[in-house]
Amino acid sequence: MIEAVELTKRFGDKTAVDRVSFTAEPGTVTGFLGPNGAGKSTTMRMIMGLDRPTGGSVRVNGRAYRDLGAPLCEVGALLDAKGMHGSRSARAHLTQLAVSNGIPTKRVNEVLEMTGLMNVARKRVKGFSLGMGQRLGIAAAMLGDPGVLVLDEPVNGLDPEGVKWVRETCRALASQGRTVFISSHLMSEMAQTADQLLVIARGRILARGPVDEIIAQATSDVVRVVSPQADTLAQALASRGVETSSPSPGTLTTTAAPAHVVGDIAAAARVTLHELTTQHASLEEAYLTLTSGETEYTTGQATGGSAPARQQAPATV
Ligand SMILES: Nc1ncnc2c1ncn2[C@@H]1O[C@H](COP(=O)(O)OP(=O)(O)OP(=O)(O)O)[C@@H](O)[C@H]1O
Repeated sequence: MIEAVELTKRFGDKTAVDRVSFTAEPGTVTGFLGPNGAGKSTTMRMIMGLDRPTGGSVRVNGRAYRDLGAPLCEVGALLDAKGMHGSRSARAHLTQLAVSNGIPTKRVNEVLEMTGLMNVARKRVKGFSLGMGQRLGIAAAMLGDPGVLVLDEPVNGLDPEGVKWVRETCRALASQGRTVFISSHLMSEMAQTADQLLVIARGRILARGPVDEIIAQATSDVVRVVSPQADTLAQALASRGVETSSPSPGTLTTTAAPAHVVGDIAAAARVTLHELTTQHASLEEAYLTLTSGETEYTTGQATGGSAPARQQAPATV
């Protein structure tokens, strides 16, 4: 597992990571979400021993990275897919990495197979597309068959098939009992991939927990009701303390009561309903609520900007 306790990193007077504590557990995909400059990459670099904490600590399987006997066999990372060069083939790159880390070279074929790169194994890495580079980065992370994986924006720039592949790979790795720690900007993707979320902004953890709890904590479900007697219904609801809005004639919305309560009040008032639906918030909406005003870089409209349209169907989480 990964355990961070009061983890802090300052660059001069800039605090990039500010007393961050969390645990990423085996068998779980933990999604690490936050706006640009939130401190995600710096946190991941400290996990991998590439940046030294200014304060606090982070341990992988109970030890600091520098104290791991065979680091690649305990924790694999995709931190910068462009970090590999260039004139070597994918196979040569992985073989060199295996040899220098005491990993049997037969493992190279296994990770090439696993990441779908076998057909391009002889191709030079500099000719790789972004998606192939990301796959090669994940192959390198998997080389030591580690129990812990740290993936920084692994779906960046991938086409839908590549995104789906990363999602399924993360789920499969977690189901094998591995700890998967993954950052991403793609909310809908994280909602489908992660079991647990950590939301970070300006170096601090804003929220943590299962995806559906984060959505429930940061947002309210909206009940939408359509009725030919909307005015009568609005009065009946108001008399029971349920305030409504009317976005269009014949339609009412409320966050003050769940759908079954609205339905019961309508029945008691003998009001005909043509529609009664609960509109669930998305993770994107929860994320925008949580990080409103917390982004370091904005265009002037993105910060706390308009929430995305609600999904009528229950959110897939
Ligand atoms: N080597 C460095 N020297 C100075 N400041 C740095 C350094 N590395 C990161 N920072 C600053 O620390 C803050 C956190 O950066 P970090 O790259 O960890 O954020 P991030 O959440 O990964 O962002 P992004 O999603 O844009 O990659 C930013 O303000 C960044 O400018």
